[in-house]
Amino acid sequence: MSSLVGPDEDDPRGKPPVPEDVQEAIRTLIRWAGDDPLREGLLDTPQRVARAWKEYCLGYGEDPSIHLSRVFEEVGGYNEIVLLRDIPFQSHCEHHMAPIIGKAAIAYLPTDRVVGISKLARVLHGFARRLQVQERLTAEVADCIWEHLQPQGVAVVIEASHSCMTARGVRTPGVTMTTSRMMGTFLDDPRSREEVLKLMGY
Ligand SMILES: Nc1nc2c(ncn2[C@@H]2O[C@H](COP(=O)(O)OP(=O)(O)OP(=O)(O)O)[C@@H](O)[C@H]2O)c(=O)[nH]1
Ligand SMILES: [Zn+2]
Repeated sequence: MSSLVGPDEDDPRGKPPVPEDVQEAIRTLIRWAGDDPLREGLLDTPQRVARAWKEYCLGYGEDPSIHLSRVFEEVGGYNEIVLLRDIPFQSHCEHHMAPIIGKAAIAYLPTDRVVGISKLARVLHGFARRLQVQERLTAEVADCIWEHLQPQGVAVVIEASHSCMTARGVRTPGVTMTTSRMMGTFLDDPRSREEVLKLMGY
């Protein structure tokens, strides 16, 4: 994807310019959809759409594991599950570039270190702000925590609605997809798995 660079001299708000080839691609899409990209209401749309897509895809510009680099080791001997649930997120499916809207539950069983709890949501957003399939998003979040925190267990459950199923194609509103990835003790020990799923509300 082309990048947005430098201040835009034509834009009084100083937003970075959108390369002409990116704008032209969006004009082509508007024409193909059946409208006239040169009518007044659509004149600025290519720039807006391009900037919106840069924002939806901010995750390409970051390594989500960076959020797990600051850890705390003084936790008073706490060695039970740490869980963040009902984390809302947005992503886009790589097949149709249509919105995926959902919530995630992320848990881990620490060994000797914990992270600031907001960091789990930051890792999720870092991977979600890309073109995704839900299975890969789930795996990437779990693998990242597993690798960088080296906990005893990781559990990630994601529930999401795919606009490519609700707004087009099979047009089935209200349907959600659930994916999960269990690692370490949550994979090996049925009681730990049961406990974490119960804490998550399943
Ligand atoms: N497994 C999985 N499938 C997804 C995800 N997001 C979208 N899809 C599916 O990707 C599939 C792409 O199928 P294709 O037959 O290539 O595309 P299509 O003709 O647009 O399919 P329809 O959506 O059925 O109209 C569809 O079944 C989508 O529902 C995802 O995150 N995971
Ligand atoms: Zn899709």
